[in-house]
This record gives sequence, structure tokens and C-alpha cells, in this order.
Amino acid sequence: MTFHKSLCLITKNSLLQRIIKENIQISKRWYLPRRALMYVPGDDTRKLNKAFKIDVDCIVMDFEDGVAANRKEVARNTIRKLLENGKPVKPRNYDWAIRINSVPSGLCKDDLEVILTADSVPDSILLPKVDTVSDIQYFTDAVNLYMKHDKQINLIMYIETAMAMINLPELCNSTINLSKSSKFRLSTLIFGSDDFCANIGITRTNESTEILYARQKLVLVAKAYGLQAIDMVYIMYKDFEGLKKQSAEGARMGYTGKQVIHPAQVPIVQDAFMPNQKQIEWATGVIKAFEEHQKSGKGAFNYDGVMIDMPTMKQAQNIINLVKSV
Ligand SMILES: CC(=O)SCCNC(=O)CCNC(=O)[C@H](O)C(C)(C)COP(=O)(O)OP(=O)(O)OC[C@H]1O[C@@H](n2cnc3c(N)ncnc32)[C@H](O)[C@@H]1OP(=O)(O)O
Ligand SMILES: CC(=O)C(=O)O
Ligand SMILES: [Mg+2]
Repeated sequence: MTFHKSLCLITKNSLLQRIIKENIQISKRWYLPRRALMYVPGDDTRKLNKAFKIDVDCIVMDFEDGVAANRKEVARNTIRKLLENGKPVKPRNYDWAIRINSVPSGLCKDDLEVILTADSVPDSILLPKVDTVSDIQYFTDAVNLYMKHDKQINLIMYIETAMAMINLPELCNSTINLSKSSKFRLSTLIFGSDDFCANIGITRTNESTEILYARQKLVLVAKAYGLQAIDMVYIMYKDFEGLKKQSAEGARMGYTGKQVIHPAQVPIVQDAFMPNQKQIEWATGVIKAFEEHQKSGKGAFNYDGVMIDMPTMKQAQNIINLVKSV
């Protein structure tokens, strides 16, 4: 039986439909796929044109660290023109996003004015170097001041300092509360590992064990708040084996995607964050077997020598949700 036929059989079943519906409601926010989130310097028209020809889940037009200090105004003008023309159409939907400058940079408010007063606004705004709740309050006030469109924007928040890592649950809580009186909603956390290392004086290694605690904490808190978690950039952009290894590691840790800086990184990363055929077949089989065992009154059962019960069935469902979302 093909994968799609077996998926249809699964979703026709009523008990499973209920479980799937609950699981989808919980995880809907995670599954606007952002497997690869690709940065494009906002002042570089050649790269911007190229970006829209690439099959990538999320394009981030950058105002921040990919743009030199003396080119910030060029980036603002370039992106403003793009916004006036509306979201470029691509063969499939994607996240049209902008990374603004941080609150402490003093550029954040003017960036938001340029973006939010344009004829069309992006799907997502990425706010870097969030440290404290007052940064989010500042962002909320600026959005409330400038945003006239009847659209909800996704907020993607960077965690890239020691202070942010310590404040993380409080930051998520306060941001979700502040968003209730504004036109944004917190959808995602990003691990800004390069700034994080600079901030706390870490010396990097290929194994990345020196940032393991922070990397795991971010994904843990993100999932506790029902958010997507985007893993760190792999800056050795010509080393594809290393990228593949680090992407698979992030996916195993529960990250939903990874930042990329070069088009050649995109397919490797998108593959790593997409379940493979073996995982899809496993998930399909588990869900089917789970349903059969539920009918015969068994909550836990043996499947290929492994004990399956509700948590594993939910993991199987996560796989199916992801496949259906892309
Ligand atoms: C820690 C952080 O904050 S990460 C985020 C900030 N950093 C960035 O945004 C960096 C983004 N990436 C880049 O600027 C570049 O990829 C670099 C500087 C790393 C390498 O640039 P190049 O030497 O030009 O790469 P290369 O020659 O291999 O590029 C091949 C093609 O891909 C294009 N390209 C490269 N990177 C990108 C990109 N990010 N987006 C779109 N197109 C790109 C190039 O323009 C080139 O196209 P062309 O042949 O039509 O001119
Ligand atoms: C991506 C980014 O901003 C960082 O690693 O610092
Ligand atoms: Mg950074």
C-alpha cells in the first residue's frame, strides 16, 4: 500500500481522528514548515533576486548582522520597495520574513516603521538579541504604533545571550501575554549560537559540546510553549558533510529547522528536517497498530519488538503532521 493510501485509511478512523485533531491543534503552530530559514543580506539585490528562485521554506531578508553598518539605509530602501510590490509568488507557499535590528541597537523602531507602513507586510519578523521583557515591551509598542494592516505577523525571537537564556521561560510568557494586545504572535525561538558564544566567551569546537546545554534548553522551552525551535547556523558553508551531521543532530534533539546562509545548504537542511521513507512507514504502521490495539482494549503493545503506547503514538503523529504540512 502506498504511503498516501495508508494515510487516508488512518485519517478515516474516528478515534484516531480525534487524537490527531487534538495533536494537530497543539502542534499547528509548529508546522508552518521552516525547515531551512535562509538569510539574504537586505542590501544585496543580486542575492535577493536569487533567493526567490530557490525552493526554501523561509526567506529572511536581513537588516541586522548580514548588513554593514553603513549599508543599513540601503537595506531599508531595498526591502521597502520589495514590500510595495507584494509577496513574490513561488511554486509553493513559504515564509516571507525580515530580520530587523535589535532594540539596543537603536535601529529597531525605524526598521519597524519602514516595514509596517508599506503596502504589504511580511509574514514574519525576526527580532534579534532579545534580553529582557522590556525589549519585548518596546517591540510591542512600536508594532502597535505603526501596524495598520489587518494581518497577524509571526514573531520569531532570537535567544543569543546569557541573559536571554536565563530569562527564557519568562520571556516566552511575557511575549505571549503582550501579543494579546497586538498584531503579532510568538511562533518561534531561534538559537543564535554565534552571538551566544561571543557573549559568554565560548571557544567553538566541531562537536559543539560547549553549547549543548544552551542548545537543549532552547528546544525544551520552545516546546513547552508550543513554539517552533530553529537550530544554529553552520558557518563552514562549504563543508556539506559537517552540515548534514549537525542538521541530523538538531532534528534528533527536537529542533524543527535550521538557519542557513547559502543556497547550497538548503536541500541538505530541508532533507534533514523531513522524515525519511523509513520513518514515515514506521509512523504509519504505529498509528494503524495503535488504533487496532485501542479497539481491543490494549493501551500498550509490542510493535517490532518495541513497546508502543500513547507517547510513541504521538511521536509517530508528529512525523505524519510534518509530512502533511510541506
Ligand atoms: C550569524 C548570523 O547572523 S548569520 C546571518 C547573517 N549572514 C548572512 O546573511 C550571510 C549570507 N550569505 C552570504 O552573504 C554569502 O553566502 C557568503 C558571503 C557566505 C558567500 O558568498 P559568495 O562568496 O558570493 O558565495 P558563492 O559565490 O558560493 O555564491 C553562489 C551564488 O549564490 C548566491 N548566494 C550566496 N549566498 C546567498 C544567499 N544567502 N542568498 C541568496 N543567494 C546567495 C550568490 O550571489 C551566487 O550567485 P551568482 O553566481 O548568481 O552571483
Ligand atoms: C544567527 C545569529 O544571529 C547568531 O548565531 O548569532
Ligand atoms: Mg546573532
